[in-house]
Amino acid sequence: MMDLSERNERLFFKLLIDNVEELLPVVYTPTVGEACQKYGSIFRRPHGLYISLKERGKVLDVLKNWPEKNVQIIVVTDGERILGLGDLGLQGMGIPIGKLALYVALGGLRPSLCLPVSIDVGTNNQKLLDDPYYIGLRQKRTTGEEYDALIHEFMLAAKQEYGEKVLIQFEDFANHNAFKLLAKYGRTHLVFNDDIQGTAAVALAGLVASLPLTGGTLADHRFLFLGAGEAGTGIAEIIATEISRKANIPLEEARRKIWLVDSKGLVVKSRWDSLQHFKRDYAHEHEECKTLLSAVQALKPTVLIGTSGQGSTFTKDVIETISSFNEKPLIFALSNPTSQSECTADQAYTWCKGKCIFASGSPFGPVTVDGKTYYSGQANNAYIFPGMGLGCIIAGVIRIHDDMFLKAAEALASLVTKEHLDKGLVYPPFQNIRKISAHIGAAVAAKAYELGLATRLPRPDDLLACAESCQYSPVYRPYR
Ligand SMILES: O=C([O-])CC(=O)C(=O)O
Ligand SMILES: [Mg+2]
Repeated sequence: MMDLSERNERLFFKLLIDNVEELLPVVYTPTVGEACQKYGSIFRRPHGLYISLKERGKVLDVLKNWPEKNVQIIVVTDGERILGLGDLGLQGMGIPIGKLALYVALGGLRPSLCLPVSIDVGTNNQKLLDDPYYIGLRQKRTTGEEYDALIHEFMLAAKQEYGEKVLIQFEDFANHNAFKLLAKYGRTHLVFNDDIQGTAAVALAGLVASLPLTGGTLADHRFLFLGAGEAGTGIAEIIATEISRKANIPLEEARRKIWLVDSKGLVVKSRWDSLQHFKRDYAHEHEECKTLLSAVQALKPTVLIGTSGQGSTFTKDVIETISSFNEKPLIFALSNPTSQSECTADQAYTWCKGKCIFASGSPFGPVTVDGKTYYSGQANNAYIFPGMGLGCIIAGVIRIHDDMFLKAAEALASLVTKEHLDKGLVYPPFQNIRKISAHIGAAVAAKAYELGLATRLPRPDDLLACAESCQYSPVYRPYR
């Protein structure tokens, strides 16, 4: 696929669009994870822009080396937390490349607008440092002032070179930098963090879409997360916001329906002093539970969400326990790639005897248990970010607001039909993703206009038609 994209970009995108369900797992999770792990030995051509510590003071010049001048979307990583695979250093470049291929194929953005960036501040992955084919700097990760200064230079240079409306997507940064960068640049740049906000929106969409199957409202659910990092706390916060608005209760009260388990056990008040700031809103009064199983037994959640980056952590005991007190437990194993999924679709459906509603971050095919076939949706931020980018571009958005992610989630949930639900699917199939992205783009753009964050005036009357008409199609021009 990489060879094809080099030789004939239009054909690459045509093939991807026409065979999206088959090829998504190649260009994206799970194969992209393996590609990053082996990136040094399979490297042929750059495909994106590499910015290293050595280029401090010259980042703008480096950007000017990129052949396209009208860049509107940048996906940037520093490679420290690539999917659930950990620190892959500069080889994390596969992720921005994969994500941007989806901006084009799933969202309909022009390839020339897209810039993948990998920032090289070293790696703490000793295996890579010892690997003769490693493509990055052979040093431990720099942190603190030197790190901040390089990122800051990049952020300023991107805005200077491509203007105020270049959308910068932070991807697969480690927790400590992810929250910091989002807070730091959210007010001065058009930025979002896909792992915090994109994943949150896609999870919320699946939960909202599943309500006709479980009955009741979101506020009637009790949520337990394994994993309290970017994805876990991002999803928790969007759920709490949605519940607080829909049930008209204070955010604090909505948050109390949500519990997190991290590597040390249940996040509770008594752990407050040692908790990272992003977990503290979910540190409720409860005795300590050291394991996920004991937390499931104690809290009796209706929804179990895995965002731990740790494979095989939803064990048989855990799944059997949650299905012992739920008619239809919701089980979302969101970690990527497949090897890091908290459980497989097969395990979930087998262990709960077909009772659960299952979705996962990486794709699983249909599963047959006791002669009955079960399907599972792919709860992946790939449903959200391409539409988010499309919406930003058609409306000339200058800042991202959390409400735009809420709208994106609602738009996605609204496209789940009875036919999908009858199959146990809480997401629409990827086959229709370009239409889905156009709907999300229109919803995002509408919200941006409402919030005064859209600069393209006058506002198009029909934003959906506008989004669809702007989508890139990889067709050949007729020659005579
Ligand atoms: O890339 C994906 O498949 C979803 C994602 O952002 C992650 O797992 O970090
Ligand atoms: Mg990611």
